[in-house]
Amino acid sequence: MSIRFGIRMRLFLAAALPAILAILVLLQGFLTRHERILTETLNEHAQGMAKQAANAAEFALFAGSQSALQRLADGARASDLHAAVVSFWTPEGELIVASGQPTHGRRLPVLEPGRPMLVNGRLLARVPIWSAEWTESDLFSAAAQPMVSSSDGRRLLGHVLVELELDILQRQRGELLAWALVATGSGLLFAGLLAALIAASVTQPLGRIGVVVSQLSRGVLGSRVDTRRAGVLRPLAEGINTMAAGLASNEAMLRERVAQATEELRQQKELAEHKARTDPLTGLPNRRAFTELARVEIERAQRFGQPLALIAVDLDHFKSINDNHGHAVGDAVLIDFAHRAQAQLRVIDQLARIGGEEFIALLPGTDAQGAFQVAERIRVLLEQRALAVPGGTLRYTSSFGVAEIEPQHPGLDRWLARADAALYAAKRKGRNRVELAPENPAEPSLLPLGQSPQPPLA
Ligand SMILES: Nc1nc2c(ncn2[C@@H]2O[C@H](COP(=O)(O)OP(=O)(O)OP(=O)(O)O)[C@@H](O)[C@H]2O)c(=O)[nH]1
Repeated sequence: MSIRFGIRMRLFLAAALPAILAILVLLQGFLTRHERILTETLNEHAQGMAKQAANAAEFALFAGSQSALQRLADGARASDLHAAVVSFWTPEGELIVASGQPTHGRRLPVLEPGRPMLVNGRLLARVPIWSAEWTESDLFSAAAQPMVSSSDGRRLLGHVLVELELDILQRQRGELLAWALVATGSGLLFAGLLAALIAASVTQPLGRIGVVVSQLSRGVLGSRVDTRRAGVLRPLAEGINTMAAGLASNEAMLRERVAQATEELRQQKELAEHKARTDPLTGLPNRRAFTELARVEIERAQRFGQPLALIAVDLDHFKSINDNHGHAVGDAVLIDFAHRAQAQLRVIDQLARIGGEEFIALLPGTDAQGAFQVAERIRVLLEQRALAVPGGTLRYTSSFGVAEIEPQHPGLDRWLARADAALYAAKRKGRNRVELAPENPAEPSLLPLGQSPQPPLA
């Protein structure tokens, strides 16, 4: 089973573990050293006490005064709080007197002189007692052969054994342990707090940076990290802010470009639509645009019960104008017609060029008679006014076919066919005329617009 730690816990452990280990090692070292010093101090204390008693007991032993030895033992024991037993022994190791209950009963324990030992919770120190001044070498030779005289003739009078209760050691140990535990606990607590602070100093700014980065990724490009609260991650926060500013400015630039491109596309589309619906020579709506306009006007007329008429126009002998004066003059004639006819129409009327020299005028709210008058007005105007062309002037005429929409047959094709029929009637009757389509023709010639048969020339 694998345990996954978050970044906060990892940082905490990274900061806390070395500190905890250091504290524990220091504690171990401190306890060991203190224990050693305490033991050495007690050893010296026991050794010193035994030596003092040995010096004091030399005469009493020499004199063989048991009572004096007893007083000495009692006195020595009473003078030290921790002395449990002070006892004197013969050179052969037999107990002479004891103040307190010796640990080993009546047998002198085998101890290395000068080296106290821990026995049954007591610290035992034995010192030999010589008849005269003794030296350190005497002390050791007596330990090796306790019942013999020393080389310089001094005589071993006996031994003193001091037993110290180790409650002081235990108590001090307890106190030390308690103190060490408090110190260690405080140290660990402090190390933990410090590690938590270190972890928080990284994870909190990281959290704030994470929020901003997630907002940036959702497109909130105005989002910024508060660098004053970024702590140790301030350089990272500043970097992210710089990046966000760059993204925001790039996005603004991109938006501007997209808006520009969209506007250009819209204009191009508008232009394309305009071109698709406009005759480039005269600027008038073309056949396609006319068809749409006519359908709308048919709907409107039907809905409001208003009359609607159209005038189909075809310039007379236009081919000969082209042939005699050239194509440019022919174009000028077409443009001139557009201007003149337009000038005779209302604003709501629509003039369209639907073929070479074919035009249609759509007249909403106008009946057949009204349209006839308009057509006649245009016809007369063309007939009367000459057009200035290179090298002189030119007169041209036009034929007109007028038809009003039939409420009972509102179809565009049928309506156009009726107007065409009237137009070609005008052609047949000699051109430069306006003809009205019959109101209810039994069989209207339903030829599509622009495909009418050539009327015979008069
Ligand atoms: N200059 C010019 N001529 C055009 C244009 N479109 C068509 N035409 C010409 O217009 C002429 C039409 O000739 P026709 O259809 O015979 O008609 P018309 O000569 O007017 O004869 P009628 O209609 O019977 O009086 C053709 O010669 C076409 O080439 C144009 O945009 N400019």
